[in-house]
Amino acid sequence: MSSANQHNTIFLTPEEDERMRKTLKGRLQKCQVLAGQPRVPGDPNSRLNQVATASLLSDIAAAPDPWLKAQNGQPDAIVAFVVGYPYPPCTVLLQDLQPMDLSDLRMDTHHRGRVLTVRRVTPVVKLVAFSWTVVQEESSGEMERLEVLLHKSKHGEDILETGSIFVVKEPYFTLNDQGEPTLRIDHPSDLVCTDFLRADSSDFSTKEVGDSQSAFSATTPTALTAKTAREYKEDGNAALKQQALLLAHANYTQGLQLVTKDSAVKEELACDLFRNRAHINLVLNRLDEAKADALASLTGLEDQKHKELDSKAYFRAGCAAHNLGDFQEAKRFFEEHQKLTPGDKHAAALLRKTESRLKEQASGMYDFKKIKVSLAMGRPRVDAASFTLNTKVGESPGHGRGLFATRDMAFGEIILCEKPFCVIWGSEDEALTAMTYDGRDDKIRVFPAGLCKAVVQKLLDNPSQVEKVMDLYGDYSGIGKQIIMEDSGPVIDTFQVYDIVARNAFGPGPVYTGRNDGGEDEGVRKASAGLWIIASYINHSCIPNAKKEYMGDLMVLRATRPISAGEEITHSYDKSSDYDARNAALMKTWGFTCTCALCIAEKADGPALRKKRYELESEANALVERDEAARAKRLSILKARRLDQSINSTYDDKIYNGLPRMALLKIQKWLAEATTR
Ligand SMILES: C[S@@+](CC[C@H](N)C(=O)[O-])C[C@H]1O[C@@H](n2cnc3c(N)ncnc32)[C@H](O)[C@@H]1O
Repeated sequence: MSSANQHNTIFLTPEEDERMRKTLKGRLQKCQVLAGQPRVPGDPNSRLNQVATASLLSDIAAAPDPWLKAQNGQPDAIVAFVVGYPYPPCTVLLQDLQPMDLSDLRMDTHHRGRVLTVRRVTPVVKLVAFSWTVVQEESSGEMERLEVLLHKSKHGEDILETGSIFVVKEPYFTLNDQGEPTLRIDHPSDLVCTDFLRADSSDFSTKEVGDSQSAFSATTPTALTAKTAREYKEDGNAALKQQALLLAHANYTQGLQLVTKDSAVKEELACDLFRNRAHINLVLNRLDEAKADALASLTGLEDQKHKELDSKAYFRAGCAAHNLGDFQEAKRFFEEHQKLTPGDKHAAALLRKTESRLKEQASGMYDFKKIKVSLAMGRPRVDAASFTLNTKVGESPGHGRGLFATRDMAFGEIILCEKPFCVIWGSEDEALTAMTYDGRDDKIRVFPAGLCKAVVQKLLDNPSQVEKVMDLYGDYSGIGKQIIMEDSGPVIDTFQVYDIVARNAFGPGPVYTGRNDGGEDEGVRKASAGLWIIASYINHSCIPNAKKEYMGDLMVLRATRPISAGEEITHSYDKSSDYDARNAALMKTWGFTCTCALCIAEKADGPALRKKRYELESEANALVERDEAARAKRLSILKARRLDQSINSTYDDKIYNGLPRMALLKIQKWLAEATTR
């Protein structure tokens, strides 16, 4: 993520970093020692009691963490978790997996090719970074702990709470961060709930935890009475009225399975179910299915009633296409919508909006005033299209892929305007900044965990988007970018998303109603972060030719000097003027050492000269901070001039010919202001 959010808001002293690393690393080391050893069954009652007392235990995520301090010196709560060693999700179909028992489990082992069926027997303990519960195997009555990491909820509902009978694909049995043995779910597709419509999970809240029998009976699913497709539709409508969106979706889906099996009743009822599910899907942002459902619901009948229903379907398909950024298709659907209900003013307005997006996409001309008005009205996600025609992705020798100019561009010209694939603002409930310990390089990082969760959710809901996101750069390539579909949706490798977010996310800064260059967020736990796909291909240079700013969630990239067609576009991932700090940050966050002309020159200066320059620059910066340029006294100006000269003398004119002298930037700006007033 951009330096503004990665390094400036949280400070760890070397001792704090070491202590945290030791604790988090401890689990990975214990796991290595225990790997392959048979599981030792725990005492069932103590497991159940653990749940009851869980709320009393200190959740590392819930309590103010003495390890970390916010910038203002106040302790702030922050989540810390171990990323561990990446492993791929199960890609084998359920029917091809061999059943196993809890007694077959081995410590710190991925049980490839196997599947475990368990029943949840306690309420779910919901913490910030994970949820856990106790599950029981029916045949033996044995119990075990089951934990879902980070991606623990679906549209706001905790996955473990959506049912009681779970199938764990290729179970991973390991130790959790507190050293307890647990079944651990990292990839949402590795956990399948088989009784979503049957289990009434609210039962748990009324039962005493601690008595295994009562807890067990609480989960017994009520016998499934055979419902008709029409009844599923009615139940779906009732669930929708109560805003139980996932339940409504499940009911319509069940209904559709019945009608598609029984073609005699298909027509009218199937169309209703598809149309209703399209609405739910739109609300849930499941845009691929919303569009497909809306189109499947079309009757094509000519009477007024059916024309209105089909118009509604086209409206839903148009909204889905618009929100997916497919404006050409959205235009087509809104035109059909308008044809069927010509007097509908709403339809005409939607069509005009889509036409504006198509113009932006083709020309890069935006009505920035209008965008500012919409921001002022509190809408941080602006309705705008991406403009990418000035750029193309290509190979950048030594830097992987990069973004290149397709035509000459003048200073200040817009190179790229891009809407994000996903952005989470610091002010939103989903925002979550975490400290992660990565076993692969033994480093602690500040990580936009809320963004990572949102990206995974969006991909699970919209398979059409998987390839372009999974093609982004990350050290761990996981299952690759080709989509693997299962009955319940695409398989998403969460470790792959973690790496992609870590290496490609930017911090757009707090939302405000004008140009924003990605400045500081307030607070530690909730920094804004987003993923812009095309901008993710832009490599770093300390002497860049482009600068990004944000209008809400629209990234606007402008040329900071003339750019020729074919030239690589670069921006600065870290603007620190201190060579050592800049390269340490580039290595920690982005995994590379910069070899641009400026870095080569500064490196060649050697540590002693860099130290001297840094000390002079710090003195100059202190003066800039202390004395306002507009009111500067003669003495300050004299001192500033002396510092300017001293810093300048640390640069060799021949070596730095044509290169920026970074340590001079602030003091020279101050001097220019102080002497021209
Ligand atoms: C946001 S991605 C940029 C696109 C990436 N090069 C690709 O192939 O998709 C960031 C990653 O690109 C590479 N990178 C960017 N700028 C670089 C530079 N100046 N030198 C070397 N590697 C660079 C690093 O691996 C970094 O983690």
